[in-house]
Amino acid sequence: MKELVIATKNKGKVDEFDEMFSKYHITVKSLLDFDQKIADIVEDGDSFEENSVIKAEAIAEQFQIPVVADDSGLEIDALNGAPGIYSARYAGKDKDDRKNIEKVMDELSHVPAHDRTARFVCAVAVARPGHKTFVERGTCEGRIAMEPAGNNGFGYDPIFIPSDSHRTMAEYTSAEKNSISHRKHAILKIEQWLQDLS
Ligand SMILES: O=c1nc[nH]c2c1ncn2[C@H]1C[C@H](O)[C@@H](COP(=O)(O)OP(=O)(O)OP(=O)(O)O)O1
Ligand SMILES: [Mg+2]
Repeated sequence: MKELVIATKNKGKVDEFDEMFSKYHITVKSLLDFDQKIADIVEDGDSFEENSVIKAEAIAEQFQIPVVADDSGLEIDALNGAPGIYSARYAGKDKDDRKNIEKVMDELSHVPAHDRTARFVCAVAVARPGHKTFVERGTCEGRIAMEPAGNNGFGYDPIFIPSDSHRTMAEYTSAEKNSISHRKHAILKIEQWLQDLS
C-alpha cells in the first residue's frame, strides 16, 4: 500500500478518492489529517485546471512530497456556465452546500426541464518536487432536477441528474457515482501514473 496526499479539505472528495484509489493499492491522506493547521489556499485561477495546479503545487512545495489536487464544480447551461469555478462559494464564503443548492433552484425556478442541462467538471493535478506538474479533466453530463432528492454524496449531488438517469447523484450509491462521475473520468486519465506509483 502506498499513501498519497490529496490537497483538499473536502471530506466528500477524500472519501471518493479513497474508494477509487483502492484499486491502485493507494490509501489517501488529506489536509484534514495534518496536525499543523494549513492555511486555506487562494484559488484565484481562471479555470478548474489552474486552480487544481495551484492547490497541488502549494502543498507539494510546502511539504516536499507528491500531491494530487482536485478542483471541481457545476456548469449550468441556462446560467451561462455558472456557478463553474465559483461553485463552492456560490451563495457566500461559508461554502454552505444547502445555500448553494437553494440559490441554483431559485435561479432556475422558471427554467423548464429540457433547458436545465448541466455538467460536473473535475480537474485533477499531480505535482511533485522536481517534476513538471500535469493536469487532466473529466466531465459528467446531466441536468438539474426540479427539486432536490437524496442524501448521499456532497455538494450539488441532490440536484444533479446524470444523463439517462431519473435519479439524482445523491440517490446513487458511492459505487454507482464513482463509476460515472467527473472525478472518475479525470482519475482514469492519470491511471498510468497511479499504476506506476503503486
Ligand atoms: O462530485 C460532486 N458532487 C457534488 N458537488 C460537487 C462535486 N464535485 C464538486 N462539487 C461542488 C462542491 C463544491 O461546491 C465545488 C467544489 O469546489 P472546490 O474548490 O473544488 O472544492 P472545495 O472548496 O470544497 O474543497 P478543496 O478546494 O479543499 O478541495 O463543486
Ligand atoms: Mg476550494
